[in-house]
Amino acid sequence: MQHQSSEPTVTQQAAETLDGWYTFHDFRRIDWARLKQVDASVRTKMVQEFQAFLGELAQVEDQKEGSHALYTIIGQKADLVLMVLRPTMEEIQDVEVKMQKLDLYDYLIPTYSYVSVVELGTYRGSGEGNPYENPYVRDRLYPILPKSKHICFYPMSKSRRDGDNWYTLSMEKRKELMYRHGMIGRSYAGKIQQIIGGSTGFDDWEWGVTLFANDILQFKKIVYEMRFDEVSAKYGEFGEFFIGNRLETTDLEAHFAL
Ligand code: VOV
Repeated sequence: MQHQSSEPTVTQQAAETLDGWYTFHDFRRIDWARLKQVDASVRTKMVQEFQAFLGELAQVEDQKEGSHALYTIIGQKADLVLMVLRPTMEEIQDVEVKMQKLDLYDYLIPTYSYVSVVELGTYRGSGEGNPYENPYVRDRLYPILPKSKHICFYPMSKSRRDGDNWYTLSMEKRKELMYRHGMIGRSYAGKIQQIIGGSTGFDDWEWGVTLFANDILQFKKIVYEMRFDEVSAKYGEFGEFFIGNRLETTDLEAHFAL
């Protein structure tokens, strides 16, 4: 049969994305049983080496060449997450390799990881001129992560089920739905800061959602409210949720003390 010529139709239109820093979430479980076997002075040394490594990451952040955040994770899925943002995947891997060479990491067992790139959609347009030169867009694409008390991370995709296939909706319809999503999101201004990482082709889900808040209850409120919004109610598919508390570098010795 002759192949039909494929003039793009409205339904085939992909939304253009603006892509910023590459993003890596590294989740670890602390192997307390093995750590308890380690001499206190050796444990202190390992923690100090980890603190020095975080100090190097802080220098990169001070120069606005990347960002990172360390949080504990509540529950059994993990004990810690280190989130790292860098301009290239090579730099992301560099951090990953350095981190794995630290002595403490012999006792931090990987439980989950996520790779994505900070993404802004252009459903609302991308403004005048080159968006990558717009200071507002640049702040969103290359964000210095907030020092909020809490983090919430989960991966998600948009459904491709028959009848509820996001990818066969017209651009017009997706714009309308994303507008409503954005309106709900905006009602959380000042309470929640979101970083959306696009991960189609990079990881198992299509987006990694990272939320930051000082009031942990706001995570439950926004996720619940969005469940009733058509984008999430009909098209949202979700992976595992992780929530945690900020872990300051200066509190690490106390955290690992027995
Ligand atoms: C702090 C709240 C907040 C705000 C203000 C906000 C706003 C916006 C806007 C304006 C836009 C569209 C960008 C454009 O194109 O103009 C988006 C885009 C996106 N969002 Fe969002 N979102 C928030 C928060 C927020 C949450 C809590 C979730 C998880 C959904 C849930 O059910 O658990 C989410 C998901 C997404 C995703 C996956 C995308 C990309 C979808 C795509 O198909 O491309 N998001 N988001």
